[in-house]
Amino acid sequence: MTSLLHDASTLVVKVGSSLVTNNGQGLDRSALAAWAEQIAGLVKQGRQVVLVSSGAVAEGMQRLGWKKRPTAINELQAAAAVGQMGLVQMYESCFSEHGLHTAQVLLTHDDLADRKRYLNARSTLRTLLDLQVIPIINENDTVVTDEIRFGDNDTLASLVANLIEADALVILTDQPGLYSADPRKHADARFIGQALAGNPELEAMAGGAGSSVGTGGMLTKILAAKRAARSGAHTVIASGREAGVLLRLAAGEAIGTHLRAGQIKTVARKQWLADHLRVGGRLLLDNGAIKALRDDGKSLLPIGVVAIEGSFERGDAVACLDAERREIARGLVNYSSSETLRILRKPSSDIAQILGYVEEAELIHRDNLILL
Ligand SMILES: Nc1ncnc2c1ncn2[C@@H]1O[C@H](COP(=O)(O)OP(=O)(O)O)[C@@H](O)[C@H]1O
Ligand SMILES: N[C@@H](CCC(=O)OP(=O)(O)O)C(=O)O
Repeated sequence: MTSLLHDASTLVVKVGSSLVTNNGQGLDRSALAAWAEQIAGLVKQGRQVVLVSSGAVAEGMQRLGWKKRPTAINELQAAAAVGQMGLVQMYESCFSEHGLHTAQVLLTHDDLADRKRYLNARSTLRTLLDLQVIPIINENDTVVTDEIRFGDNDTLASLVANLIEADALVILTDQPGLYSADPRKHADARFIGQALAGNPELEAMAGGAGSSVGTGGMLTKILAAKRAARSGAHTVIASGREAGVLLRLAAGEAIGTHLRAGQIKTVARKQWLADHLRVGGRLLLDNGAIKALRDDGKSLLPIGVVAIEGSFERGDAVACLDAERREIARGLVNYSSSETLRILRKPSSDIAQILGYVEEAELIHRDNLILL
C-alpha cells in the first residue's frame, strides 16, 4: 500500500503532550528539532504544513515544579499559559535553523463554530501558509474550560484540517498506531494498518489516554479522523518517535494506521459546507457574475452584484440569485450587508477607498461557494 500522504499537498500534523514533553519530563528538544527538520523538508517539496502541538500544560507543570496534574481549571490554565511560552520558543528556535518562521495561533472550538471568526482564522492561516510560515496551533487554554479538562487537541487538529481543506491529517503519538485494543493493557492486541475513517468498529477498539500527560487517548484520534474525512482529508496515526516518519510517509511508505476518507475532497467539501449553511440573506447577480461562477469556477466579486436583500454579517451564508430569482449558488460572504451595499457594482480595487479597509478582494471566495 502507498501511504495516503504521498500525494497530500496540504497537511495538518498533530503532536501529543507525551511526545512533546518526553512523558512530562520537560520539552524534548531533540524530538521537536527532528519534526522541524522533517517539516522543513516537506515545505521544500512544495507542501504546506500546519503544526498542532499539545504540551503546554505538561510543560507548564514542569516549569512550576508541579508533580501532579491539577484538577482545578484555573491551575490548569495557569500551567498552560506558562508552558505555552516554552513551547513556542522552542519551535521558533528549531524551525529557524531551517530558515523558517513560525506563528503562534491559539484557537478555541468556538472560534471555528462562529462563521465570522472561522473566515478570519481561515484567511490568516492561508496567508501564513502562502508566506511559507509554519503555524503552530494550540488550544487557547486560558479562555476555555471544557477542552482543557478533557484535552482535545485531536479534535482541534481535525477542525483545522476542515478549515484549511487539508489533504491529510497526521496524528503523531506514542504508539505505532491503532490496535484492536489498548496495547498497554492487552499484549495480544492486533495492529490496524488501514481502515475507512468513520468505520464504527474503530471506535469500539479505542481506549482512553495511555499516559498521565496525554489526555485524549485513541478515541479522540478515531473521532478526529472521522471529522477530517468530512472535508475529504485522510488521517494517518503514527509514532512520532519513528525516525523520519513524516518524510517517509510523504515518500509513500505505509507507516502507522491509515484511515482513508471515503469521499473525494471536492464532494466532501461541498457536503460539509452545505451542512453548515443556513441562509441569512440574498445577493442578486448580473449575468457576467453568473457566468464567472458557473462556467469559469471563479469567486464572486462585488462588481457582479446588483442588489442585496436581508441583513447579514461577515461569515454568514447567503443565497446568490439570478434575474429570475432562481438560486444558483450559496456561500459564506466576506462582507456584512451594510458593507456589501457600499461596494456592490464596484471593482475590488475600490474596496479600500470605499470602506477604508479590505477584508478580501472577493465577496464570496470560490472555496466557500457551492453551485446549485
Ligand atoms: N486501541 C488502541 N490502540 C493504540 N493505543 C491506544 C488504544 N486505546 C488506547 N490507547 C492509548 O492511547 C494512548 C495515546 O493517546 P494519548 O495518551 O492521549 O496521547 P497523545 O498525547 O499523543 O494524544 C496510547 O499510549 C495508548 O495507551
Ligand atoms: N492544550 C493542551 C492540550 C492537551 C491535549 O489535548 O493533549 P494531548 O491529548 O496530548 O494531545 C496543552 O497544550 O497542554
